[in-house]
Amino acid sequence: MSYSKELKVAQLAVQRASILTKKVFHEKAKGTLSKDDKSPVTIGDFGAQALIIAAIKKNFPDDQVVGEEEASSLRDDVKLRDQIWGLVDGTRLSDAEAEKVLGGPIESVEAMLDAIDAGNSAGGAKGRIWALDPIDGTKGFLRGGQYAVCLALMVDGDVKVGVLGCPNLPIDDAAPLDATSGVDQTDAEGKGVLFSAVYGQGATSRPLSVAGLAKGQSIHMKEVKDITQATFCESVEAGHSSHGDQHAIATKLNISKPSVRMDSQAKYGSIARGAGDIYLRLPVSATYQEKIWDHASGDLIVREAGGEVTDSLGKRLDFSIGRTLSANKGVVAAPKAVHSTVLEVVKEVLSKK
Ligand SMILES: Nc1ncnc2c1ncn2[C@@H]1O[C@H](COP(=O)(O)OS(=O)(=O)O)[C@@H](OP(=O)(O)O)[C@H]1O
Ligand SMILES: [Mg+2]
Repeated sequence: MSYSKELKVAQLAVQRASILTKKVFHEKAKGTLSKDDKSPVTIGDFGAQALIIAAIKKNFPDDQVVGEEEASSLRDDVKLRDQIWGLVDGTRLSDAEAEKVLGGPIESVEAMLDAIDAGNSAGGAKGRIWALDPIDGTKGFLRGGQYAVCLALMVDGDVKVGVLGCPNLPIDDAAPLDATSGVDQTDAEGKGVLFSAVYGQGATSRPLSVAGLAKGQSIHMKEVKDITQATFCESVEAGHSSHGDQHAIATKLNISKPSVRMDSQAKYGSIARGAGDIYLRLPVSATYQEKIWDHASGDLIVREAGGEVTDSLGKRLDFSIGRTLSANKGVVAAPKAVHSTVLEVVKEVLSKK
């Protein structure tokens, strides 16, 4: 299977949804950043999920979708619903041909709610199932830092197509990582990148703002000649992965550079294009199960760029079980040649806890 139509639809759908999230940020989040207002995330999440699922259903009506959101709360909240509808209805790709590929705009408020609700698949090992995170890295989104619009197609439990829209990452694959995290990136020039991968066909990046279907350029993980010089990425949120364990692992590997903290699957994209080397995500909670939509696109993009992605025990991430990665604990992503070295140290550090 070449999955060329799936790739095209996924790229354009992510592109269109990314435009919506940027609008939400500028209309809503920018003014509320200092307050603890989560409404921009709600609006952006629902709106982006509606736009993406509508495009999937118009092109592949029999496919299922595992989406993070469901619309029941929206059906009773007319004000919020209309606010979201205004954004969804007003967000088109500038390229009319590309918009046609997506099946055009959503027809009505009801169709929008139905599209959101169609993200209710339980996942599993059979058939064609899309995993969707409309705004991954919600904290990053609110901070004006890194977030990602994530869409992946799984066939019989294996990821075959993965797309990540990262509106606040630099377009330039060679841009240094440390300049991209932390502060407000939203109005900076040269930002917005779309990562894609198809199983067996490699990984690419291209500007997120490019109209239509420009071909991307190939991306590859950087060769790590000396692991002590490697750059590792981790979550900003200490509640999402263990900064302490990750620091201990880096120390044991004699890595001297400080970690690069970044929200969302932008971490996977960043190491896939060689801007960083290693992504460590070690569990803080013994009971938390990672969600498939937080990893499916990134897992494929890194592997297609020459990387290896496993959990902290060395098992491949298993997307075939349901909505969560219930058979895995943590994530260790690194270039193939050094992955086993990193994994050994991960196991050593975790065994001493
Ligand atoms: N306890 C715990 N452990 C591990 N992971 C968790 C946990 N709680 C939440 N999450 C998920 O982490 C997703 C984002 O991870 P990041 O590392 O990018 O952090 S951040 O949320 O962007 O700050 C985040 O995705 P979003 O909700 O889309 O931001 C969550 O699904
Ligand atoms: Mg997420």
